[in-house]
Order: sequence, then C-alpha cells, then structure tokens
Amino acid sequence: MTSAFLEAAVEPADLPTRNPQASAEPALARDRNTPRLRPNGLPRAAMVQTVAALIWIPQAALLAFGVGTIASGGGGLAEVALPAAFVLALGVARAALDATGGRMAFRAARAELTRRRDIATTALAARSPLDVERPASGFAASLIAEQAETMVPYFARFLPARLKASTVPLVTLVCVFPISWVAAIILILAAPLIPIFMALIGWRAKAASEEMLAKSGGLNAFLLDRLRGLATIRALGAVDITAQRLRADAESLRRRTMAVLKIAFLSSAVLEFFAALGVAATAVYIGFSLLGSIDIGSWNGKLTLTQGLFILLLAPAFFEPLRELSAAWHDRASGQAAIDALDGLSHNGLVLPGWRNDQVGASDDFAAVPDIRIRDFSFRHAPAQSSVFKDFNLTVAAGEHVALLGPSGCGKTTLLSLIAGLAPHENGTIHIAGELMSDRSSAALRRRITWIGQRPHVFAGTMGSNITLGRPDVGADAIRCAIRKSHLQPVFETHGAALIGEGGAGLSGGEAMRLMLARAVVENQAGIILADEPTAHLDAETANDIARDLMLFAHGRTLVIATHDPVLAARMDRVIRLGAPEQELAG
Ligand SMILES: Nc1ncnc2c1ncn2[C@@H]1O[C@H](COP(=O)(O)OP(=O)(O)OP(=O)(O)O)[C@@H](O)[C@H]1O
Repeated sequence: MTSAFLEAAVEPADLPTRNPQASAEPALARDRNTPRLRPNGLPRAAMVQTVAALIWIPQAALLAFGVGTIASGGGGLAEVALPAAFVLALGVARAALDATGGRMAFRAARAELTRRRDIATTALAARSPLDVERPASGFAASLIAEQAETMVPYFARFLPARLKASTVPLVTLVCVFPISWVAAIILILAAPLIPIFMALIGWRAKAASEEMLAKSGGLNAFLLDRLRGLATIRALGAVDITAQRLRADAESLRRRTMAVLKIAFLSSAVLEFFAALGVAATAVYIGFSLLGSIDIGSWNGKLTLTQGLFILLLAPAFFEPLRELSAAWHDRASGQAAIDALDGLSHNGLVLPGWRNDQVGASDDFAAVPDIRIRDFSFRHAPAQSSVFKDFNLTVAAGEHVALLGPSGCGKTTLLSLIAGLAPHENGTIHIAGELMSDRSSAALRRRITWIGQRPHVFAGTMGSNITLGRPDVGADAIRCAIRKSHLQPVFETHGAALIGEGGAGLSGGEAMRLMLARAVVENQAGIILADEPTAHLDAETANDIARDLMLFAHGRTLVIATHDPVLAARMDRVIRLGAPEQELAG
C-alpha cells in the first residue's frame, strides 16, 4: 500500500486519449474560437508604446542641436530655449504615451487571461463525471488560478516589446545611415547577434518552463490529494513516506525553477553584453572621429559634434527595445507554457452530453411525472474494457419506484449516470418522458432529474450554502422546507451559521446523507430521483429514517435507487436484478 504513496504523480499531459466517444466531440477550445495569439487591443497598445519609443529620435536631434549650437559659441539662451522647450514637451508626451500604452496592454492582457480561464473552466465543467482522465483537481486549480497569471506579463510586456524591437532599431538605422555609414554598420553588426542568441536560449527556456509548470501542477495535485486523505495516511502510518515524497517533489520543483531562472539570467547577460559592445564600439568610433583620428565613415568628410552626439544618443536607444525584449524573454517562455497547458485542459476526454446548454434556463414542461424507457442499450467505459451493458432494456413507469440490485461492479451507478445523461452511450436509446436523450436534449432532461450520489461532496461552508449550492432560485423558505423534510433541524440548530469543514468534517455519515437529501428536495421541479446507495454505511435505524424521508420526497415522482440494502429494496414497487446473465434480460 505504501508504494502507492511513492508512485509518480500522473500528470494530465502524459495521459493517453482513451475513449472513442471523446473524440466524437470536437475539442472545446476549437469550439469557442481558436485561441487568439494576440489579445484584442494589444496591437494598438503596442503601437502606442512604439510611438512613445520613437519620440526619442526627435528629442535626441534637438538635444544634439542645442549642445552643438552652444559648443560652436553661437548659441544664446534664446537660441537653445526653443529646442529645450521642445525636448521637454516631447519628453512629457513620450512619458504619457508610454504610460497609456502600458495600461492598455495590461488591460488587454488581463481580459485575455479572463477569456482563457473561462474557456478552461468551461472545458473542465464540460467533462463527464465518468471521465477518469479528468485533470487532477490540484493540477487544474493551480494551473487556472496561479500559473495562468504568467500570461499577463507575456501579453502585456513581451508582445509590445517585440513590436518595438522590430520597429525602433530599423527607424534608428534609417536616421543614422545618412549621417555615418560606419556607425550604421557597427549597429547592424551588433544587432543580429542578439535575436540569434535569444532564439537559441528561447528553445531551452520554453522547455524548462513547461517542465516547471508540469512539476508545480503535479505537486499541487499531490498535495491536495494527500491533504484530503490525511486521516487515511495517518491511520495507515504512511505519514513519513508521504512527507518524503513531498520533499522529493519540492526539491525537484526547486531544481526546475532554478533552471528557468538560470536561463532568464543567461538571456539578460547575453543581451547586455552585445548591447554594451555595440554602444561601446559606436562611442569609440564617434570619439576618434571627433578627435580627427578617423575621417572615414561619414558622407561629408568629418562628423560634426551635433552629428556625433546625435548618433551617440541614438545608439543606446537602438539597443533599448532589444534589451526590453530580452527582459521579457522568459515571460514569453512561461506565458506560452501556461497557454499550452491551459489549452491542454480543453482537449480530449469524455464530454458531458449537452454541456453547451447546461446553463440554459429551466425546461418548459415539468408538470408530468416522467417515465424512463431504455432500449437495446450498450455501454462500455473504454474500448479496452468489456461492456457493462449490452442490448439492455428497461422500462420504469411514471411515478414508479424501482430498486437496482446486484453485485458490486455490475453497473448500478453506471446505469444511473447514463439515465442522467452524464455520458454518451454506444448503441440504443434512452427516452425520458418520451423525449430521446441526445446531445441536444440531455441538458434539459437533466433538469428534470435530481441525483443523490454515493459519495456526496460536502463543501466547506454553512449548511445553507451546502443546500443552495449557489442556485439563485433557492431562497430561505426553500432551505427551511428542505431542512424540515430531510429532518435536519437538530443538526441545523447545532451548527446554525457555523461552517462545516471540507468533505463534511463535523457531520456524521447520516447527517451528510440528510444534507444530500435536502439538496435534492430543493429541486422541487425534478420528476425523477436517482439515488445511489443512499443507506450505505448507515446503522439500521438511521438507514430506516433516511429511507422513510426519501420515500416521502419521492411520492408522486419516479424513483430509481441503486442499493445493496434488501430492506430498502423491499420498499420499492419493483426490484430489478442486474448482473450477467440477467442484465441483458432485465426489464
Ligand atoms: N468512470 C469509470 N471509468 C471506467 N470504468 C468505470 C468507471 N466507473 C465504473 N467503472 C467500471 O464499470 C463497472 C461498473 O461500475 P459501477 O460503479 O457502475 O458498479 P456498481 O454496480 O455501482 O458497484 P457498487 O455496487 O460497488 O457501487 C465496474 O467494473 C467499474 O470498475
């Protein structure tokens, strides 16, 4: 058993696609617009920031002109005052444009992050509850909540920096070349080295970021899983071994984080080196030209002070966008890794039929009590697995109460799930109230069904919030009624507005089951109740009480119960025995 705690965490990206039904549904990402590489509004923001950077060119020209005029002795205060005022005005305009562009880029990046989070959460919600390949909760939570944030600097910093880096150096060169072709050549020679090295480093940076992301997600998934099972781990004496595994994972994550940081520092160092080399070479050439030691490289003989100064002021500005690009280079690596991982959440897997219509308002006709008709029905969980149902037939009349009885693993829960339209089936038909269960109808049909699960999840929160589950149409009266009908008053009086712990900590098994009953009771319009072993693990008296309350709630509704409890089964109108060979003949 302890070896299970040492097994490598299965990372969702590593999982193979399993189900043929999965590919029947196109990937959700493709459905909801193929993800845009550039968020809306970002090109405009990048343009504004680029214009801000280009303003330095006239500023440098005015500065060089002012200094040149003073140095030539011809400049009175009046002559330099105007260029100085322009330099100041351009400086203000530049700062304002830069700030505006930055804000626009940040806003666009955040909007894109929200959009992608929305796609990922919708995709997760669209996975069938029967899908065993659903990403681990900790992995998905860490990816959507935390790691997705790395997209913001990627969109807000890297993409505008890339536009600047491809525009500003070119325009600068166009300004330098007519003055000195040697200075232009120095800049041209220094510049390409930067993108070449950045690209080489970039390949490794993305791979390292992806590894770090997967490791961090895996660690989160492992942590969440083990925290949930802390009591089991402690009871079985596996605390030390779990702690060791956690330590090993944390150490591995540390190493991967350091690898990413190393690459980030390396990329900055490479760029700074080449940028410094380019500026230094330009300064040396201008210095010797002004001293008269070099007289080649300019078009009209010697360089003047104004021309030399102008080129000197432009040289750092030529490299500035490239330096910015380098600083944002690891943002690109981690941002793209997060985008890929987030898109990965939307791919493959077993899709919940009718997920698109799941949030649509209630179906129109709740008046009639529905019947259930299953014909020539076949289902298996995966192609490699044997069929759970083959040519299966079952009819449950409207208002009838039926128990599904059979050995463990014969498919009782699976059958309830399929009646609820939680997974697509291979062959055959299911009709609810005469309506065929299909991708189009299943969401509306699900709203006619209430489900009392075998392993109900109790959320950390108040009892009231656990009953409403955020459903806006469930008011205080409905909660009170549900508490009364499920005989939860004593528990409610004890707990009141106090919080129930995660997973139902603070509630007994029977109380948790009553809470599930209360959740079902508030779904007043549901004409079908599907209950999966509602009395399992309860003492005879509690089981009897819960069965009585369930029967009262089920009065005038269609009820299908999966159970091993012969006493509960005996209370039903009919018992259906599942399990070969009867399964194929049942109903
Ligand atoms: N999500 C799933 N993916 C793949 N196989 C599954 C899945 N759920 C159940 N199975 C398999 O399908 C078969 C039927 O399982 P099911 O849970 O329906 O049985 P059951 O009759 O409800 O069992 P129990 O009485 O123990 O709850 C079992 O062999 C089980 O291993």
